[in-house]
This record gives sequence, structure tokens and C-alpha cells, in this order.
Amino acid sequence: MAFAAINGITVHYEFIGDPGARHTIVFSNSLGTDFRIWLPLFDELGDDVSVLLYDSRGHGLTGLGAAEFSMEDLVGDLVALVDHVGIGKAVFCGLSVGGMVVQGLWRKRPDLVRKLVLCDTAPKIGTAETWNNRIEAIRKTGLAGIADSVMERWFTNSFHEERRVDLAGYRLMLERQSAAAYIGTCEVIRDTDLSAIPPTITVPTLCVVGDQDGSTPPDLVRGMADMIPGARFEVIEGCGHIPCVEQPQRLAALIEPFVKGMKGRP
Ligand SMILES: O=C(O)CCC(=O)CC(=O)O
Repeated sequence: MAFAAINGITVHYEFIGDPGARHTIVFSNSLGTDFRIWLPLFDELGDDVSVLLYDSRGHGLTGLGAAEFSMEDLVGDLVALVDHVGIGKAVFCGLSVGGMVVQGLWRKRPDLVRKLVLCDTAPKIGTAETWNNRIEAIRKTGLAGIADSVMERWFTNSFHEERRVDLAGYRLMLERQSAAAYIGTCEVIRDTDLSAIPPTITVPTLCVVGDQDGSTPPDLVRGMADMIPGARFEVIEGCGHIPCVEQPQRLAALIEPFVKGMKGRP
């Protein structure tokens, strides 16, 4: 557990693994989660991979700062953290809004990026109407009031039926986030359109999505992959919006060989 004073906030992060490891992956989390969502995936990666995990603004143990912030702020937090930790060039993997952040990082600091993994994300997610409705619902009922519908998008029916205790735990993760940070991040997603970025990406890029993702469905993610020269597009079967939790082995089977420059595991 480590903290850094960055851009006027306290950022919670963890670097796991050997600092001299051949491969470093930096993970950026999704709306309403903290960096613990990546731990099941980390368990599936080899010893020669080190990871940098962090809680995005207002999530987990990272401070919120001003209630209003922008995609530029979220990207700036990640850039400053990477500089603070001093990891140099790395693979960046972002989930959902985290995937938007790493697209923004590519635009701002391409020198830091070896490869990209864009997971259940897009350059533009949702519409102003859907985000405004969600924000209004949270203002009325809190995060607990939207938790059922979020869980339906995050996880498949099978997960709901077979992993009830885990489902309850991830629901608690959502409900314990700061409502102000969650709303601030909804506003950022609502106001962000990064469509100009994917065609400029020149590093190897893997785009991944769960076949039952209710937040960023496969067609949306395929549309982003089609915009990125040479990008690879993969669908994970039996998976909702959070593959690092629901299908960590299948996600690792795609990410690990991609990061190491090998052909995919069978
Ligand atoms: O997960 C994100 O970062 C944004 C997409 C979303 O709205 C997830 C959800 O459905 O709660």
C-alpha cells in the first residue's frame, strides 16, 4: 500500500512485482470500483510481469479534490503517478472509463506507451441522457439505489446465480465509493468524446470485451477496434463488463501473450 501527493490529491497505488521485471502493466480501473478488481487477474500473470495499480480520483483510498474534474485531470493523475513511480515505458490496460483514460494518456504522452489493452471501453460511452438520468437517480437514492442495475451490467446471470457471495462483495465495493466521486466521473464520461484518438494509435493494441457486457457491448468495442490501425479484437465468452473479476483466466490468456509478444495461449 503506497500513497503519492499528485495534482493536489492523495493517490493510493501499489506496485507489485520485481521492479526489474521484463514486463510492466499499468492498470486503470472502471467507474465505481477500486484497484482490487485487478488482483484476480494479477494472480494469473507470470512472475516476469510486474504491475502498477492505482485508485482513480475519488475512488478507493484516492482523494477526490474538487468535486468537478475533467478527463484531462484523470489523464494527468495517471501521467504524474507513472512519473512518480518512475517505471518508464509500459503496457497500459484500462477498463471502461479507465480505458478512456489510457486513450487520453496515449494522446498526451505516447512516449510512455509500449502497448495498449482496451478492455470493455470505447472513445465515447453512453449518451448525455443516460448519464444525466443516472446522476439524478444517485442524487435521489444514493449508490445503493442504482446498485441492482449496475450489477446486472457488470456481471452475467451465471455470476449472479453461482457466485452470490462475490456478487455481494462487489456490490459493497460499489456502494462504498464516494457518491460525489461517482457523479463527478459520470459527468466526465458524459462530456468526453475521444473519437479522434483511436485512428492515431500506432502501438500494438488489444481490444477485449465480455460477450454479455451490458455497459459497453461487443459492437461498441468492435467499432473502436475498427478505428485503430492493426488492432486485435477479442470477445470473452461468459463474461459481463468486468472480465478481470468474472473471467480472469480467460483475460490473462489474452493479455499475457500479447504483452510478451507471443501468440495467444490455446
Ligand atoms: O464502467 C465504467 O467505467 C463506465 C461504464 C458504466 O457505466 C459501467 C456501469 O454500467 O456501471
